[in-house]
Amino acid sequence: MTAENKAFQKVTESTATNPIQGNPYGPNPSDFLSNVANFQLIDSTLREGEQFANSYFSTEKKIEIAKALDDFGVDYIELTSPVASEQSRKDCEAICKLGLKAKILTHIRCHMDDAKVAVETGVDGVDVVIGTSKFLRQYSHGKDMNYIAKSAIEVIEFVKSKGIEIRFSSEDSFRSDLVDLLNIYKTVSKIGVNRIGIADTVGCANPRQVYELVRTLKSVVNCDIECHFHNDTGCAIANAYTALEAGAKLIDVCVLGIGERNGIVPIGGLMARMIVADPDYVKSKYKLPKLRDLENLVADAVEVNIPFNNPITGFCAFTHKAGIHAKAILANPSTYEILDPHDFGMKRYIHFANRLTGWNAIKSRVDQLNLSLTDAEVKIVTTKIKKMGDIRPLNIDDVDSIIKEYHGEINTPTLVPKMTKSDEEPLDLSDEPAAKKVKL
Ligand SMILES: CC(=O)SCCNC(=O)CCNC(=O)[C@H](O)C(C)(C)COP(=O)(O)OP(=O)(O)OC[C@H]1O[C@@H](n2cnc3c(N)ncnc32)[C@H](O)[C@@H]1OP(=O)(O)O
Ligand SMILES: O=C(O)CCC(=O)C(=O)O
Ligand SMILES: [Zn+2]
Repeated sequence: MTAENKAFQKVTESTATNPIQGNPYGPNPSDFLSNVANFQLIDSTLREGEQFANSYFSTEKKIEIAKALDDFGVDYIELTSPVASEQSRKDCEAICKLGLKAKILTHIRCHMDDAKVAVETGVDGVDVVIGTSKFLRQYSHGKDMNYIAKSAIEVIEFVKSKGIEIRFSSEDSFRSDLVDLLNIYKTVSKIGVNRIGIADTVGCANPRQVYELVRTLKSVVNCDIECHFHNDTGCAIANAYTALEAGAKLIDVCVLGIGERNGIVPIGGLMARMIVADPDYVKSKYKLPKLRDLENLVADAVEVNIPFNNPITGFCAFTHKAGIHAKAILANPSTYEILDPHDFGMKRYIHFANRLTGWNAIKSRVDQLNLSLTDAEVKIVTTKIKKMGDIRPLNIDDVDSIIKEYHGEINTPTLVPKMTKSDEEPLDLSDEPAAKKVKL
């Protein structure tokens, strides 16, 4: 159900300007390594996103999603390992042949068997990963840090010999020993990689830990840093932003944040965060009005609804309800909005059909209906609306009827008696059609 057919009034006025001079949400000058104004996106909807419980992408759907991501402007598209299945390998080859602007990556284990298949698919780069935490070293692959370093060097040298990009990442970085991490990253940086990656595989990290780890790594590697944040504890977007502040350059994202368990950084949520920090960079690089279609495409493919509270595209992300908010929004949308819906091809709404409404919102509706009421009259009709809103949820027709009826009463005094005390009694709602009742 769209916001349009709910009890909302579209706010057409958006002429007021933000009174704040400068941008207090921009990159902090003390973060001299910050990439907040110079970040890149690695979209992993077709890799991490395929690990989401509901995902099944046919070849055609993968191609449609890859094209939509490319059109949106992501810098890289990461695909499932070609050793996952025969069709995964063929799909990888097919997407490489599309000639997209985005670079195509595939994601493999740190193993020559995987690397040999990956480099034959036509990808622009290979993302190599291996677990470095004690949990994964003991229970996943069973290898020690010496073995990891040896196999990393072998795989990296091999991929580089094919003339394509290489990234080396430690899975479960935030539960790995710092000395182990620094050693392995120094080693791979020395032999030369395009990027190193750190991964909060279980979503345990908080922004301060992210800042510290990225800053520490910046001092030991001479390549770009990519970050991958899971959202188990709700910190994925905040961690991504903090990583960029600390000097990471690339963030792994998925459409709607889909991925293993409850997923990773959502592309839409990160766009919301980043446009506040650097509107010019974000608007010039990414086609933000395409976000809604991109999300709908993936939501349909994996059979989920867009969450009601999704940043930007959630159905009420730009809907203002309480009377105090509505009054200020009508005067200047910046009072209660940090994002401008128009940047994303969206609209803002005032939800005035409820008992929390105020006379300013109702006056605006009266004006929209081209009716003429004094402020005192609008206040009377607002009281009537609130009374009805005490009885049941309202919709836009309810409010319009109350306004029109009242307008009729005061403008045709000979036909309709003026308001009497009995008009203040709760209105009879028994004949209200059920279909008009709207629940938020
Ligand atoms: C945190 C992440 O999301 S990492 C990316 C996860 N992606 C995937 O798993 C892709 C889809 N996976 C698959 O299709 C399969 O798991 C395959 C083809 C990769 C491997 O399948 P199988 O050989 O049947 O092994 P299985 O999945 O049971 O176990 C994983 C194997 O990879 C090994 N392994 C795990 N991580 C790594 C790594 N980073 N580097 C090298 N080997 C690894 C394990 O030791 C294990 O091998 P073993 O059984 O010989 O000890
Ligand atoms: O390759 C990476 O950096 C991340 C792998 C992954 O999906 C994870 O660790 O959660
Ligand atoms: Zn992941």
